[in-house]
Amino acid sequence: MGFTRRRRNQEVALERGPMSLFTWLRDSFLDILGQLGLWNKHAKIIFLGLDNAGKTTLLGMLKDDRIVASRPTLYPTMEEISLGNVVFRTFDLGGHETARRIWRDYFPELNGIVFIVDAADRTRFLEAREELDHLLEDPMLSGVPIVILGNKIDIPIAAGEDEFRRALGLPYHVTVSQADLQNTKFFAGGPRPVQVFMVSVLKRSGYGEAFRWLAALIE
Ligand SMILES: Nc1nc2c(ncn2[C@@H]2O[C@H](COP(=O)(O)OP(=O)(O)OP(=O)(O)O)[C@@H](O)[C@H]2O)c(=O)[nH]1
Repeated sequence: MGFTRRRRNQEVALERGPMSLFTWLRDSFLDILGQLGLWNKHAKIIFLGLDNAGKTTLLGMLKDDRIVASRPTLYPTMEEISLGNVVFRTFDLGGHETARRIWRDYFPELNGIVFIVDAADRTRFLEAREELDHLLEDPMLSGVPIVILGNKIDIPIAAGEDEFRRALGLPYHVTVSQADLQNTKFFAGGPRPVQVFMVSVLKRSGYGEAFRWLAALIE
């Protein structure tokens, strides 16, 4: 549902009173989660990436104007929103040892990681790759699906998918397509659930597909 239509529905709900407002809030949650393929899921998903990658912008795109992202005072580098039964949290990586310790605390109950990289900033590809390698090597994460977003492809100089995959060390054969997920053999000891999506969070392009890929792996 577009922003304008959602805003109009919000105004109608406010005019009609509390029950109508409740219905609008519920439908609005379901609408956003439906677009992401997550409407019937219980999940904890974290957004990781270097500073400036686009994590906060993505979180902002997922909430609508009525949902406020919270910044727990104990964890100033973390933001979170809850939509229905799905919690999204963001954490910065790179040079923030404290942040790394904090997000590691969430590993045991985690259903998915969205790792965001600025595809237009080649100067930080190596740093991003090192952080990603830490995640891929972590035994606690071996079963956790990882979505890698090559963000900011609206910027003309941004890397294309081939270059991006090479820079991050993610050739096509080590990642898992949506078609692979339909194949039951995948779940019986198949390849690691990792996939790359080239997106522009700012233009709202590409990340819906990425979340639907992730949702297919969450019960
Ligand atoms: N061109 C373009 N800019 C984007 C896109 N996504 C985010 N940005 C911009 O990139 C900058 C950083 O975005 P944030 O969402 O603050 O990045 P972050 O990962 O949360 O970074 P920190 O808050 O530093 O941890 C902002 O100026 C955004 O507007 C995109 O898809 N395209």
